[in-house]
Amino acid sequence: MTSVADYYAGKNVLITGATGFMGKVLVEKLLRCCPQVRALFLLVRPKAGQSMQQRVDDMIKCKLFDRVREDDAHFHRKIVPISSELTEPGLAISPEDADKLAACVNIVFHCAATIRFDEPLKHAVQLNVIGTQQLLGLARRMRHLEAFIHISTAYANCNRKHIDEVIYPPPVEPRKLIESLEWMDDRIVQDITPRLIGNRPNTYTYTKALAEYVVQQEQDKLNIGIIRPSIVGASWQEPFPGWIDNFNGPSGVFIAAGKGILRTMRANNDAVADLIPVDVVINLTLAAGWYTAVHKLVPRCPPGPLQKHHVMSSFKRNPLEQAFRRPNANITSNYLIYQYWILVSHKFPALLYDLVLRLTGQKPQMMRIFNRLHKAISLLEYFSSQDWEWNSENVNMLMAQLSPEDRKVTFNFDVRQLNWPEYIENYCIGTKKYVLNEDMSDIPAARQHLRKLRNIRYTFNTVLVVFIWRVFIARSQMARNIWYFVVSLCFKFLSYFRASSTLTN
Ligand SMILES: CCCCCCCCCCCCCCCCCC(=O)SCCNC(=O)CCNC(=O)[C@H](O)C(C)(C)COP(=O)(O)OP(=O)(O)OC[C@H]1O[C@@H](n2cnc3c(N)ncnc32)[C@H](O)[C@@H]1OP(=O)(O)O
Ligand SMILES: NC(=O)C1=CN([C@@H]2O[C@H](COP(=O)(O)OP(=O)(O)OC[C@H]3O[C@@H](n4cnc5c(N)ncnc54)[C@H](OP(=O)(O)O)[C@@H]3O)[C@@H](O)[C@H]2O)C=CC1
Repeated sequence: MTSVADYYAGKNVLITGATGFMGKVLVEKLLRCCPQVRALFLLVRPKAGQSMQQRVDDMIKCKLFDRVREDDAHFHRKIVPISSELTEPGLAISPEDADKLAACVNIVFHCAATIRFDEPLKHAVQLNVIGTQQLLGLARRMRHLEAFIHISTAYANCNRKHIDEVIYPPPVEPRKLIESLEWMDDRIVQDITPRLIGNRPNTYTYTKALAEYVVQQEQDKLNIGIIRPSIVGASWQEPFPGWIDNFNGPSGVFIAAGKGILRTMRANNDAVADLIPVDVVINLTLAAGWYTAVHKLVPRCPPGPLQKHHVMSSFKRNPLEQAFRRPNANITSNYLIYQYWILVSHKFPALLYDLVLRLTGQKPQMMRIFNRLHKAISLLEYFSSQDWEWNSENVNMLMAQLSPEDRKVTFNFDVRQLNWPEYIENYCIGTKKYVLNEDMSDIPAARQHLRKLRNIRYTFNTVLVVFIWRVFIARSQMARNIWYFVVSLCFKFLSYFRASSTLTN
């Protein structure tokens, strides 16, 4: 049995989406744990005034690559950036680069995609479907290709309740959709998008389902592997715990909750989301690359439950700086209760805060932040308030194929060993350190700030009670009667419990 690292020795690997969250972790892991890999060809586009070379240079300077740097200061020599825009004809790769890739690439990892839930259909199809088709076209030219690994999502078939590790028939024949979109005006496409995506929640899951089908069409010509991760979160162990670099999915929710902005969300109360650490997904992906070179595979990453109380307690121990309120979120599956909390815990404090800003001559901003937050959580709601049953037989089979060293250490993707409270703690600290760039030495000041917020809340509540008392109780006989009735009822209950506890003692 060869080890996974042995398989990658001397191999030329092509990666799309290498500048993204998962792509970066994939590049790092390959360089660190498969040191004999020959070259990594990264398809990167110039962006925001930076050339592709500058972008790659910036990427490898980031903290994520510290461990690789320690092992080999010249690791960058193995990285070969190739200029490419996946939405352009021929992927906008120069003919010389295309010929070079066709001559030497052994494994392709296709990570690039638009993962926005509000992406216009035309653009999502252009990148997620046509981009994938074009990459497959290039792969067919690769004379030494051993495996093509496509990163899909566990939610590509989220319109089903039970999802097996198979490719389901597509919602529409991709070729027909692409032909229609070519002549359709953007406004018409926007109008018909809800009809087209049907019972899927967004263009992302719809186009990822089409991409899976497009990949499957090549299965007679290429060795295809498809990976379906659920919601990918911060790293568990590698290269260090808690690494995360974006606001997507749960990370944005965590940060908004840690800052005390998000106080309610609609979700299943027990297991609110299927979370999987990014290093686990990447270990599985690399193992699947090795295995697919010989067999075909559709594994899905086994997720774990995300529980809200770990998030809250973690942010109370390691608070974020300048929180708006103390972290405390109310997760509910009930629509009316949710609307109540939105009003009381989001809109009312935002209005109050904006009023204070106006009175002190500053620009109001809180209501605008909450409107954006509400848009974001409404898009995530579909995923946080439902359950799916997933089959993971291929994942278990793949695990059994690994050598004991790979299975337990180097390419471990067994999440049963994961300690969830510890993982969530590291995740929350990771959002603080790596997404918000906050200093851990500021934690005492952040705690002090939370204490100040708690005192403000107590003062506010006391003033509110006194105000209500003055306005209603002191002025109306009926309110007074109700008040005395409630107080005497509470008193009776208290006396009863005191008496019964004395009896039992
Ligand atoms: C509370 C307890 C715990 C309970 C836990 C419950 C958790 C449930 C979580 C459920 C998650 C479900 C995920 C489903 C996953 C499907 C998995 C996948 O396959 S695929 C993967 C899943 N795919 C996704 O997750 C994608 C989902 N995201 C989207 O689709 C869009 O971001 C959007 C539509 C939500 C907002 O669009 P838009 O309003 O246009 O905003 P932009 O995005 O353009 O960002 C503008 C700027 O704001 C910045 N920023 C962002 N957030 C925050 C924040 N929270 N704060 C501060 N800042 C934030 C951002 O960096 C940017 O800065 P800059 O670059 O301009 O400087
Ligand atoms: N994150 C998650 O929770 C999950 C992700 N997935 C899948 O994993 C894969 C990676 O996701 P993730 O890393 O989170 O996504 P990111 O958004 O972080 O990265 C997307 C990558 O795709 C590249 N890209 C986007 N558009 C183009 C384009 N037109 N031409 C060339 N490259 C482009 C981006 O490059 P650039 O830097 O230039 O923008 C970036 O490198 C995706 O296929 C996604 O569907 C699946 C399940 C969950």
